[in-house]
Amino acid sequence: MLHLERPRRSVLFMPASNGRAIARAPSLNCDSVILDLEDSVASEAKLAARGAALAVLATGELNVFERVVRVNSADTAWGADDLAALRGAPLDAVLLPKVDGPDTLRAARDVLGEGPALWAMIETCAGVAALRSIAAAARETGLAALVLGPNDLARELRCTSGEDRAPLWPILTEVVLSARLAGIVALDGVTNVIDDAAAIERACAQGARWGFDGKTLIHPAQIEAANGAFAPSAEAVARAERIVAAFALPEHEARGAIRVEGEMVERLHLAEAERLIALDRAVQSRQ
Ligand SMILES: CC(C)(COP(=O)(O)OP(=O)(O)OC[C@H]1O[C@@H](n2cnc3c(N)ncnc32)[C@H](O)[C@@H]1OP(=O)(O)O)[C@@H](O)C(=O)NCCC(=O)NCCSC(=O)C[C@H](O)C(=O)O
Ligand SMILES: [Mg+2]
Repeated sequence: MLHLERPRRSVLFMPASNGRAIARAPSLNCDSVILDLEDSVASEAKLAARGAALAVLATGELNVFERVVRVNSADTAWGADDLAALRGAPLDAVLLPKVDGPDTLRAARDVLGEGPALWAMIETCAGVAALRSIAAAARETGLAALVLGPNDLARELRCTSGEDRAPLWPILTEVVLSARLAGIVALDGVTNVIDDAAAIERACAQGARWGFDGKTLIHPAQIEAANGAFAPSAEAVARAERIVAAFALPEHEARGAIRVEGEMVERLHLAEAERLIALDRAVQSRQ
């Protein structure tokens, strides 16, 4: 399954216009990088940022990461040219902002041709309303991930998200649910806090609890918290291994439910245990 192929615990945005941030990237311990051409880049820097993104991709310096570029949306002056410039570029995925429906994915696929996966930002009211149809177009369009955009969403909803993000809870669930239905990845949105390590840890833990596969980040100071929260703990892996071992016993071969350490465990728990072990192996090999 796609989310087992590689960990996406920490997915770091960097403005493609920020040469110092990009130069720092190879020393960072995140799983994926997103070179941003959209909201973190001022209008007058858009063309230079596009050129800088293509140039650093061509060097191969970012090949240790999953490489993603976030383009401007199709209704801006830059969106169409961003996509055209990325056709054939050495990258893993193109992140489309403000996806409102599956037609946005189809149009991007037409321009990009075969090649990079598509990732879709869910950050508009229309996008939330169309989530199921966006996810349902995953196979047809090569959509591989849904990415929450909490800043744009809060603005459109006119809600005050707050640290617990209570107004967004139904949407967090809906994003994860839609991703699971389509068998694709769900990435939590950014947390804007940079200097409060405890708050960053709480935000990462909340995203992991909600079922997201990883989190998008805006600063290197957020990477370790995300790597910790979205990887299975040593304790969870050890228990998963005990569940696998218990089901492997000859006397349990024909059993659907068994007792492990005083609890009922069914084959659905075995499947989850195997997923955790595979994710742990992927994380270990990444490290
Ligand atoms: C948020 C920042 C503007 C903060 O910048 P600054 O105060 O200058 O950072 P520091 O001084 O703490 O930087 C220390 C060094 O770390 C490097 N750095 C900083 N950020 C990054 C990064 N993202 N990737 C790589 N390296 C980074 C600095 O260059 C410093 O190193 P050096 O230069 O060698 O001294 C800034 O962190 C930033 O721009 N972050 C990314 C912003 C971004 O990409 N935003 C777009 C994605 S979020 C979004 O769009 C939300 C979504 O769409 C929604 O709707 O919710
Ligand atoms: Mg946004």
